[in-house]
Amino acid sequence: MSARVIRRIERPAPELVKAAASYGVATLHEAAQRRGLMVDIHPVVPGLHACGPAVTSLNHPGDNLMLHAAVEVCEPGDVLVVATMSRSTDGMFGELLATQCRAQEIAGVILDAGARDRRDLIEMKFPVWSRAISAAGTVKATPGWVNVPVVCGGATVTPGDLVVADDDGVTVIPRAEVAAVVEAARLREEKEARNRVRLQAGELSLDVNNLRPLLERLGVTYES
Ligand SMILES: O=C([O-])CC(=O)C(=O)O
Ligand SMILES: [Mg+2]
Repeated sequence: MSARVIRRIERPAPELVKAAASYGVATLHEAAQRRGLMVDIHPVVPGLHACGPAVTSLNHPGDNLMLHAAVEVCEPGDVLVVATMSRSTDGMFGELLATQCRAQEIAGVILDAGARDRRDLIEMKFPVWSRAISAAGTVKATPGWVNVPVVCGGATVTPGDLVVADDDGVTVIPRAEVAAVVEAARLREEKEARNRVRLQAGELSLDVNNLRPLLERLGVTYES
């Protein structure tokens, strides 16, 4: 498929996005049976959370032209996922793009590349996650794609998948699985709440998680 911008994508139902937003990345990643976690993508600004449908941008390394093109097709609440065709850590996103993204009400930006202007991004409290921090500039010269499936942090992101990011990292949930993953996350948090009460009361995780029989089965012996 030649270089192009695809404007129309299917998104998860807004109620599902809202429901998923009440859970952290660790819970949702576990609830998805440990799939979808991006590797080596970290928060640029700590303490923030983003949850929204993915708009994807596939860029030539060292060139952020298609990132600029992708901002136009984002709707309020979307998460912009920026991939490159080969490995790159150049600072292709900074304070000016963040200013534009905030005005467009984009929920967050995930870069399999570098971000820069970190001090400004922190002051703005703009939610951005990246592989690197780098002052290295990028050009705007090479055609690419907006809203095609991409690989970001080792995870496949199809436009309209749900992307969730917080201090623990970034995970992606396929659009068709969001309802099931949200329900699994709810059950998981209920179980954790029950366990938390027992741990606060002084019980050990060995008992709460029924690990003693496992230790025995695995042949672990105790020495006094
Ligand atoms: O201009 C760029 O290419 C990236 C940047 O520093 C900004 O968005 O402020
Ligand atoms: Mg800048």
